[in-house]
Amino acid sequence: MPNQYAYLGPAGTFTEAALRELKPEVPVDSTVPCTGVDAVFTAVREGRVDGGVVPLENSVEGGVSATTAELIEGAPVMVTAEVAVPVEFTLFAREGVALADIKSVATHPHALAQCRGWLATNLPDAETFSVSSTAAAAQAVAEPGSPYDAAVSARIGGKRYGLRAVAEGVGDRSDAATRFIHIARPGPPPAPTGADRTSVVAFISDDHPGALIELLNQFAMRGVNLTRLESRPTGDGLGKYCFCIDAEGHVHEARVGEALMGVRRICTDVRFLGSYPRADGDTTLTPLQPPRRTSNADFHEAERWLARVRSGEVT
Ligand SMILES: O=C(O)C(=O)C[C@]1(C(=O)O)C=C[C@@H](O)C=C1
Repeated sequence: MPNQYAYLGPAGTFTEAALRELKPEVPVDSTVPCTGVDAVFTAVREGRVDGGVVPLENSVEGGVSATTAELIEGAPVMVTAEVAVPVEFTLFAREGVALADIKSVATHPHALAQCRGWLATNLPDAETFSVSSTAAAAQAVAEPGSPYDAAVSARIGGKRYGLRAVAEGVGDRSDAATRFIHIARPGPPPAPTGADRTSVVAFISDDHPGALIELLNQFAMRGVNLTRLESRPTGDGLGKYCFCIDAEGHVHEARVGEALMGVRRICTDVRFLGSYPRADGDTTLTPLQPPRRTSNADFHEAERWLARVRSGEVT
């Protein structure tokens, strides 16, 4: 199915806004709203779409566990792009409903977590309900006989379903942002840009003192900066964790490739999730000059030296 892209729907979610930023050339009728992050992954895995966009982490509430779980388990998919979207929340209700009338509020759990303070102060007696997305909440509120009086959603979400804004800026942090990723079926990663990120999931082989330090050292000793480390249960029993790691750089860079080989050597399993351009595109974070003695040239010179030593050419 060519040129179809799935996203966490319905229309009007922050994820749809992220898809627009990542794929501005894709017409609306080539986008496929899905009810849930798992449905986006399924559409990608089954080849019904070319790619999909899902939320990965929020600057206030942290990781989106449905996305992390899908990245770790099931048929592999690859991250090929990312975007960070500022998230501003609005409280929407049907025409004629005032703040004082609101007794129930629906929204996505991540949105709820980001508006908890505002809701506690301004609607202390309102009951809150979690639904599959902020736009799904707005859609539900707009339905006749809706069980909810109000929805917390993106401005475009509430407007799309004909609701009226009762209060703007109801998030507890005005600078909140969510990082979204574009996923596709496995293939060669996009070419390095000089400001890239590499994501992997590492499964440590045996629990022993310093196991995590050994893992992190693979990156540190090769001058690779980590931007995210999240532990997640493997499901195989209490205390069994794997580690989701985001690192600066691209698998085609020698220092990143060598770090990943080191990780592979000390882990039972490593799932490579992709190397892709960083949303900030800030080449000062991955200096075009990597840290001292970790440039491609440094690694290649060391490889050539080892080859000479092995061939008996002692230098
Ligand atoms: O419900 C939406 O609008 C979404 O796109 C999902 C989501 C999330 O999963 O975190 C995205 C951004 C906001 O942080 C709140 C909800």
